[in-house]
Amino acid sequence: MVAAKRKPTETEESDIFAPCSFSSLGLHTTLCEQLEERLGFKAPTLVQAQAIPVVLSGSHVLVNAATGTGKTVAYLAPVIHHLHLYHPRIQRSDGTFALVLVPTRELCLQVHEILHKVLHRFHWIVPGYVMGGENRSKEKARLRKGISILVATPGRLLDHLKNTSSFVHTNLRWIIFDEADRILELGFGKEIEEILDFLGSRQHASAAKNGAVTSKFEFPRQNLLLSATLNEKVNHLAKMSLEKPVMIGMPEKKRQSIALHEHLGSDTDDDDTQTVKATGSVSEDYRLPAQLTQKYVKVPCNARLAVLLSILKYLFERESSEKIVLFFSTCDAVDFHYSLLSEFQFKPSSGPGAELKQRFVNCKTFRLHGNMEQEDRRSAFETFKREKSALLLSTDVCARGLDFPKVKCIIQYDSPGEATEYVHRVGRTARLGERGDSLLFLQPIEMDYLKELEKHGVSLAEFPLLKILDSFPLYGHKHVRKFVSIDAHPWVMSLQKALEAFTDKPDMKTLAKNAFCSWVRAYTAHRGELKRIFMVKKLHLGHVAKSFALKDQPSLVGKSFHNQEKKRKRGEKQKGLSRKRKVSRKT
Ligand SMILES: Nc1ncnc2c1ncn2[C@@H]1O[C@H](COP(=O)(O)OP(=O)(O)OP(=O)(O)O)[C@@H](O)[C@H]1O
Repeated sequence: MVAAKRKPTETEESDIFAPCSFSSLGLHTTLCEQLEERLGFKAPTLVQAQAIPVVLSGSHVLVNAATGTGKTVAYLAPVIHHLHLYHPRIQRSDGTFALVLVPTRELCLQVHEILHKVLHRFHWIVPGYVMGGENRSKEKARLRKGISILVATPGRLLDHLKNTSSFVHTNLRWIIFDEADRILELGFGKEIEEILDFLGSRQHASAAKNGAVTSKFEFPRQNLLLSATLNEKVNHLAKMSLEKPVMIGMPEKKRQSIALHEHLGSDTDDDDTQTVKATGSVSEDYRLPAQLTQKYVKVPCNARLAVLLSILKYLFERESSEKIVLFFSTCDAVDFHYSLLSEFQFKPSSGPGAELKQRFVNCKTFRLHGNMEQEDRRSAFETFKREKSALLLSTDVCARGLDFPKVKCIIQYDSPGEATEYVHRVGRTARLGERGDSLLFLQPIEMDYLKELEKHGVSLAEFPLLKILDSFPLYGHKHVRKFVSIDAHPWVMSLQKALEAFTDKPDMKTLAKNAFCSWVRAYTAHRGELKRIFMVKKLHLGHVAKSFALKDQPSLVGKSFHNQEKKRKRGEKQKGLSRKRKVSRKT
């Protein structure tokens, strides 16, 4: 990966920011001042310049723009503008006017924090959030007092719609789906339909059901859908919830392919949406930031762990401040690698400093996944945000929408599956014109995944792994070129030995075994085309065990896997849950 300069160049600036001011888009001066004072936003990004006037006009909108291009303020600013102009002023007793639906708790907190800042001078517009993991009664109390702009995860929102009678939503004017496709992928489709029914916002709903009918404010409902990637499910949600939407940031081909024209009679030839070019589009399907450097590294399964640790060590020693997000497929894998990285020390067998034990990868390490306690999740999220140099181990719970400042590199140690997930994961770096690097780990048997990405116009260069492995000192040994494969590299072999010795302790071994089992299970969960690339049958389970620093025979570990698998299936049958839902929600 190249050493990256972080400031956008002047030419890049013009690819990110629009040559106009926020006030020229129609936003009230006080709001523009708040955007500058509280958030430091002097000029709108291109997507904001496209979307703000359209949202202000009252149209339903579908926004498809690259990650990190400023979609959040594109929808929040027009909503605040309108609420600020209501006369007489809105009151808490009027309840909720705008609802922002997001897929994860962290995104919920992030959007709420932005709202909190921008609303500083508009004290009568009250922001709030409800989400899974929080105290229901406290949320009920807040809803009773009144929340003007409510950010929510779907499950908890539905819960309050059904059970909190003091939740006033008769004046609801906006429903916004941020990361719409992810909300649906997480299996919240049914909840969304119920929510739309509850709020009378489903297309073709009977007039009597429509919330606007009982509203004391005479404004029609306006719904917005936003994501960096779209899919069939979003198309379905768009049909269900949007009326004649204006589509922003979508090339003509895509507009046709999602077939919204005919079904929804969309205003796709809108001049505004045509004239401003979308940021950093490199593919006809997915929009990736143009300043992102994407690499892959081909590693045999049994050398994966040693190679990962070597690359991390190299990156953290190379730069004084390095901020990296490392993605895994399961919560157990995050826990195992987190403990390993936090505790593993490596003592070269001879040479200077042999007597000094030190952490192998010397950096602040955090973890974030869906099985953690809410308070730990919140603290990891907040602290990693503030750190200048740190490593975050995460599942896909971090892949969407989260805006960690100054992340320089994304490592996808476990492959993401769908190409959309690849796009969102790498989107945690290279935000708003900053440079960023990404690295995807692939096993030799998985190399066809590159073709899958290429289908979406995403191409990756090879990472110079050997150069990095050769750079580590091997006291008493010479780097000889005799080995045929990475797993036989002398540095990798000595590191692997040390890792296996470290994992031989009972607590580490349990973590490793759990991680192994859930990793294999996640591997079997790939679907469609991807099943052909990620084939469990092709895996050498002994080598997979090595990648968790396990010396055990695969049959031993395999047995516990089968037991776990049986238990899981039994549990699912009892709960009547579909397999897909179970796998996808556990991130
Ligand atoms: N007009 C602006 N001027 C300066 N910075 C901005 C502006 N708009 C947004 N930003 C910053 O750009 C970053 C990305 O914004 P945001 O998180 O809204 O992007 P996004 O398009 O929603 O990304 P994702 O698709 O990953 O959710 C944030 O750090 C935000 O503070």
